[in-house]
Amino acid sequence: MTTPPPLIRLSGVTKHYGSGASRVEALRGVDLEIPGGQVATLVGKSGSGKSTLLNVIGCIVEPSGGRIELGGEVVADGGWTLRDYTALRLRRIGFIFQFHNLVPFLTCLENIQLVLRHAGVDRRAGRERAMELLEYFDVGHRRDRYPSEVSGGEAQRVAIARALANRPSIILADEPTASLDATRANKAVDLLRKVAAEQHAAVIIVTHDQQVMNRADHTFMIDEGRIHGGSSEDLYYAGFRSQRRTGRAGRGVAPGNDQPAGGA
Ligand SMILES: Nc1ncnc2c1ncn2[C@@H]1O[C@H](COP(=O)(O)OP(=O)(O)OP(=O)(O)O)[C@@H](O)[C@H]1O
Repeated sequence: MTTPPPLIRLSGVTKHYGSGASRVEALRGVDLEIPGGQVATLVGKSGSGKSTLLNVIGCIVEPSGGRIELGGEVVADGGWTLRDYTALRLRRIGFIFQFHNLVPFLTCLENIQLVLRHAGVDRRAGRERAMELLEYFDVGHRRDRYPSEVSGGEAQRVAIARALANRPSIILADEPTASLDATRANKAVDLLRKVAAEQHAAVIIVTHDQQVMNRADHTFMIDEGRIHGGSSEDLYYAGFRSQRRTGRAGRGVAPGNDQPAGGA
């Protein structure tokens, strides 16, 4: 039996911004594999390339070089390869941002329905799905309120529900718990873990939060556009902790892979 390809696979991905003296090398040959059902965290200091990496995986920013496969489909190979990235994002990718980014003049329910309507889901099925998600995230009772009329934690849960509305197989979260207290942050990550397991989705969370890292299957570290990564056991316990103690990045092998998860 052949093993299915990882849901997210990057080989030698580069990204630069600008040219000449103002050229910035944001990603310098990133190799990364995340299988379905797994939650990975991505850590790194400011300007190390975390958002750029999420944005190239999410097909928001075109890479300068290298190859990206999502669910076995080549979406970039020395630049973008497809014609319609909007459809790809709607079909396959859920984005969660640091601040909820809900549309302020739509209710919580309508925010989710809007995404489903864009994806071509009919009104009745869209309402049912949106309600189901709001209940799942424990904010069903807030459905008719506007984002400004709910708490920060509730708004972020609605935003997570919205990101998951199309049952994406790839979930990309850029500091999603930064505006939540510790209890709510842990709950949000536990929900993402549950979704990853139930939907066989691959989740990447950019975070600075140790508690969030503790709940991940892998922690990858990015430093000046290069990935150092591995499993919780190999990298996090051995490398990342020693990195915190000694200032050096750790290395490791992701579970299920027999190659180092990242090359430098
Ligand atoms: N649109 C852009 N134009 C030019 N340079 C950019 C652009 N976006 C990012 N950069 C640069 O690319 C590098 C990586 O930026 P990126 O935003 O990916 O880092 P980050 O790790 O997400 O940082 P932070 O934690 O501060 O958000 C930085 O040097 C940044 O200044």
